[in-house]
Amino acid sequence: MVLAELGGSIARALARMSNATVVDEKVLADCLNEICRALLQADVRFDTVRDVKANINRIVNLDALAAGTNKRRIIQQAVVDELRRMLDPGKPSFTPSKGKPNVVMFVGLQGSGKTTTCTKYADYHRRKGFNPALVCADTFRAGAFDQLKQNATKAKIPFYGSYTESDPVKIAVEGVDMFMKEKYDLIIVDTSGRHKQEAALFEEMRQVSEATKPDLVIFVMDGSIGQAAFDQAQAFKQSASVGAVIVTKMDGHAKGGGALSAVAATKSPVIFIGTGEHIPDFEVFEVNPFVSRLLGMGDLSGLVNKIQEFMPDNQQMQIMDKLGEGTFTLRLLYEMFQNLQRIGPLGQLVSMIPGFSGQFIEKGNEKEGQAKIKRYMTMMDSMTDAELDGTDPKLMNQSRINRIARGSGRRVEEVVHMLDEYKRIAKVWKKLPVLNNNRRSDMNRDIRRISDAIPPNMLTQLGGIAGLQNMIKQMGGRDRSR
Ligand SMILES: Nc1nc2c(ncn2[C@@H]2O[C@H](COP(=O)(O)OP(=O)(O)OP(=O)(O)O)[C@@H](O)[C@H]2O)c(=O)[nH]1
Repeated sequence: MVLAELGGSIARALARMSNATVVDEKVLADCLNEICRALLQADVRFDTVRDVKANINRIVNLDALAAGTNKRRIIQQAVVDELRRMLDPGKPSFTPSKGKPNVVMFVGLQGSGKTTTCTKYADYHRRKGFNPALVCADTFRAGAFDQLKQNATKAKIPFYGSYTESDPVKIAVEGVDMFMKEKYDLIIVDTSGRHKQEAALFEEMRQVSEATKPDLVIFVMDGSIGQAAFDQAQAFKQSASVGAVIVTKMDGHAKGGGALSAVAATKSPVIFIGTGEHIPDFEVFEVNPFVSRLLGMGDLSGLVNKIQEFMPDNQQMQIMDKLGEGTFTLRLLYEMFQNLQRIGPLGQLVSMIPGFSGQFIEKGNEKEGQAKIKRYMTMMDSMTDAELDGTDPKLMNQSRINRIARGSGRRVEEVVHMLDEYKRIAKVWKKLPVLNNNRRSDMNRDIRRISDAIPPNMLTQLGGIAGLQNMIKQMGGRDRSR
């Protein structure tokens, strides 16, 4: 079962429980059994699943709950908390800081995705303002340097390596020294892998580590091994002072849930997950937002980070304002789709929007997801302003739905389905806190928003931005954040 499916199954089990007229022991037991089945299918260890179930049962003692308590909410919260606990090793990892040289060494078995991940890690930090460089100390696999060179060139990241030198320690030291002198602040050392855990691999790792004195050793592990992750992570942790783990190949893999929970059980912090072969297929792993996204509850802070990473400055404010508005209209959904298409990778971003789960656009099915968004947008193109901006659920009557279907060339059922999806998402948004810290609600911003919204000829008639400013001042411009 892929992770998006796992999230979908758990969310469905919770929804079914929420829709029951009375929440009694049977409803709770059915809900928990469904959740446990989904976890087992995602290859989570039996012991872990059993503990999750026992803990939820302990927290949610229906008999002891006072009359009038919201049992549904207590059950939902207990499930979310248990999923978080299952994935949380409770230990933060070292994070590189700017303004000083940071050396990070990557270790892992052959084929785990180590070399690809080094480049993803470098690229991620460059977007955060670091100056990264790559050193290829993998002398075991012929072609390793070529691969790193290719990846680094594609990502435009400086690299160091040798076709002739066979001593990985010598290359690692030369590369680190060179980049230190050149004032790079994040020096990433890629080391050799082996087909299996063996003494020679661990000895080489130890030597490279001793010579380069890394601030952090990252163990890269293939997520498709599922529960076996526990033993592998444990072995690497004991043999090299591994400070963090990156789990790769989490894209649509059946065993991803098992790998993540198994690594967490070794008390090693997972810091990123790899979700595809390409450089942007890389996500920060933080337990709370991850669980929220898994269950379709979104990850607003992750979304805001992505917007800041990928979107030009002059467009950031506009989308942040919209996100902070609180009322989720169809127009907002439309604009979000428009903006997200520009800043991709779409699957990752969509799941950060509250109300969407990873199933909306599944990894590997981006084309289908894109087509779905396009279909939604075509239907919305056939709506009137009142429909796009409306908040009255009764507005969308049958004749309007028929008209939208005719106008967009889609079937009536498709329009109904899209509106149902929208209502579901809007319901989630209603419960969200407003993004106050991202709202710089001053008069200038209000002015910009109004000037964006009115037709250009009207703005000219008002005397441009200055005229608009004057007019608002006369009307007593307000600051909505106070
Ligand atoms: N689907 C998917 N493939 C990945 C991911 N990360 C890496 N890969 C692929 O996995 C394969 C192995 O990756 P490498 O980076 O060569 O692995 P490595 O661990 O450096 O291998 P050695 O250098 O031999 O030790 C390549 O085909 C990568 O494109 C991921 O997150 N998802």
